[in-house]
Amino acid sequence: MTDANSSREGFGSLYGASTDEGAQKEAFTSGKFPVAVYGLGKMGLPLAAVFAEICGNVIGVDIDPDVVSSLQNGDCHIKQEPGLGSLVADLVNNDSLQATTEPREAARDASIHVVIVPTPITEQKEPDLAILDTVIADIATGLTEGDIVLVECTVPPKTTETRVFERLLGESDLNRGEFGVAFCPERTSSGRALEDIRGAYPKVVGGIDDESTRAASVIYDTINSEGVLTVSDATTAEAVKLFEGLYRDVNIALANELGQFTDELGIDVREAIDIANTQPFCHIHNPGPGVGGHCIPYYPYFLIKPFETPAPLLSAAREVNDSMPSFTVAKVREGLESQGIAIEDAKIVILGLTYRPGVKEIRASPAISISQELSALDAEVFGIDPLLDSFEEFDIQPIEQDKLYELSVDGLILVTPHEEFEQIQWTELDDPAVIIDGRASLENLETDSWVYTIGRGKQIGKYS
Ligand SMILES: NC(=O)C1=CN([C@@H]2O[C@H](COP(=O)(O)OP(=O)(O)OC[C@H]3O[C@@H](n4cnc5c(N)ncnc54)[C@H](O)[C@@H]3O)[C@@H](O)[C@H]2O)C=CC1
Ligand SMILES: CC(=O)N[C@@H]1[C@@H](OP(=O)(O)OP(=O)(O)OC[C@H]2O[C@@H](n3ccc(=O)[nH]c3=O)[C@H](O)[C@@H]2O)O[C@H](C(=O)O)[C@@H](O)[C@@H]1O
Repeated sequence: MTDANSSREGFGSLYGASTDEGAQKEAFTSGKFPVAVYGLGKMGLPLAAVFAEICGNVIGVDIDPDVVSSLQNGDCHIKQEPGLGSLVADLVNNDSLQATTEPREAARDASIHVVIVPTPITEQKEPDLAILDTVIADIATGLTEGDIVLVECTVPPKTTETRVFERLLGESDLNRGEFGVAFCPERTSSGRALEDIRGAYPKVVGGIDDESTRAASVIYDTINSEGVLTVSDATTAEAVKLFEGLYRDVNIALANELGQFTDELGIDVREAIDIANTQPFCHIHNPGPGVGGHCIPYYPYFLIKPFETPAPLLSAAREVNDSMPSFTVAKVREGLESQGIAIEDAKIVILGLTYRPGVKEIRASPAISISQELSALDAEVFGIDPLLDSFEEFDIQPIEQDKLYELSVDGLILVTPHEEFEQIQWTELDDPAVIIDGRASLENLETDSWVYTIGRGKQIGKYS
């Protein structure tokens, strides 16, 4: 990576640039503004790769030495992103992308700082911005006039203007107007990150001042083929990102609540939802065994906790979604008891432990609480997940998928339908007494088990 000073010769800076935007874009794509990307995870690595393929001058920063050393060897530790492995190999090979565990060195040499580190919640459901604070403190040590900091990790509204900009002002030797800060949310879904980052939809940009918005727009307009949506300020941009996630959590809760009516109404609620959604203004989501990941179940607390304004709907939606693992366990128990099997005598296998198919992420995964509740009821619980190689968060005995045929279980719960499960030869399995299909993905199953599909209801005998 050529450092900021040597690469800026004769061009100056992006934030506060006096040249025309064409020249700025040209300077950016020719690597005159070295980029540091802080956080090389599911989002950060694809993002660093797209920046590197555009500007050829990126240093990725991660605290995990294994992440950094694999990257330095041209390997890609994020396996479920189409095209990312070969892109990373090429970019490392042609020196467009490097990696380091030294954030302050990277900050010194960069003039564009992209922050995409974890922003989880605490046990008390408070936003936990400690990692962000650390990274901002590191950037402050290397911030120079004309730099711009682009915050992409999801944060509570007002974070960029206060916690980020004010700390950079306080901890660097720069003044207001000498560097830029903008919130430019990552709106991507794992599994399609490169496609999304390159331009599945416009990039939202909101700066702490107009010049920050402008400079950030020059960058993302160059990266994203769908262009940029600029908003009034950083807080508005933070709200855009949060509202997308809150919309999803509330609507999944609606689907989960409606899905529980299936028994009393004696209908397939999923059928009713599908037909209701033919109305162009109706977008009811899908019922399921719970809402996982470190985004959708966390984001409501970015509004509920830091602010005074009441948010009863957001809290109620969290309650509904968090109740779905227990609903799932109750259905297993109901099925077993209908077959004369006490849950404390039952062997149960959970298929799919990550929070959604194809993504190696277990934070807030419904399978965690389902496994814990079943074990608390003294059931013997097994778990299968082709993406995972460690299972300590789950109260299960992990088994390989091909061992399923040797296991005679009383209950089988499909929580997360990984595509690998399509290889299961169901006719070769000892029919479990009870099957819970959490995601309505076991279509056309020839079985005499007691089958319950969340949102569809129970089916005894042939299940299709
Ligand atoms: N995963 C997703 O689908 C999306 C995530 N986001 C947001 O992006 C942010 C990052 O999420 P993911 O990439 O999924 O997280 P991740 O957990 O996959 O990766 C985070 C990476 O940051 C590294 N890290 C932790 N502390 C660090 C530090 N002090 N300095 C440098 N690196 C550090 C970790 O070692 C890890 O490699 C979060 O704020 C999340 O809300 C936004 C949109 C989509
Ligand atoms: C508004 C929106 O769709 N946000 C996306 C979301 O992606 P994420 O990877 O969290 O997956 P997701 O599809 O929202 O699923 C989250 C959880 O909710 C469950 N889920 C999802 C949809 C549904 O109808 N029913 C349901 O139960 C999933 O099984 C999963 O456990 O959150 C991402 C994020 O912000 O991290 C965001 O970038 C993505 O665009």
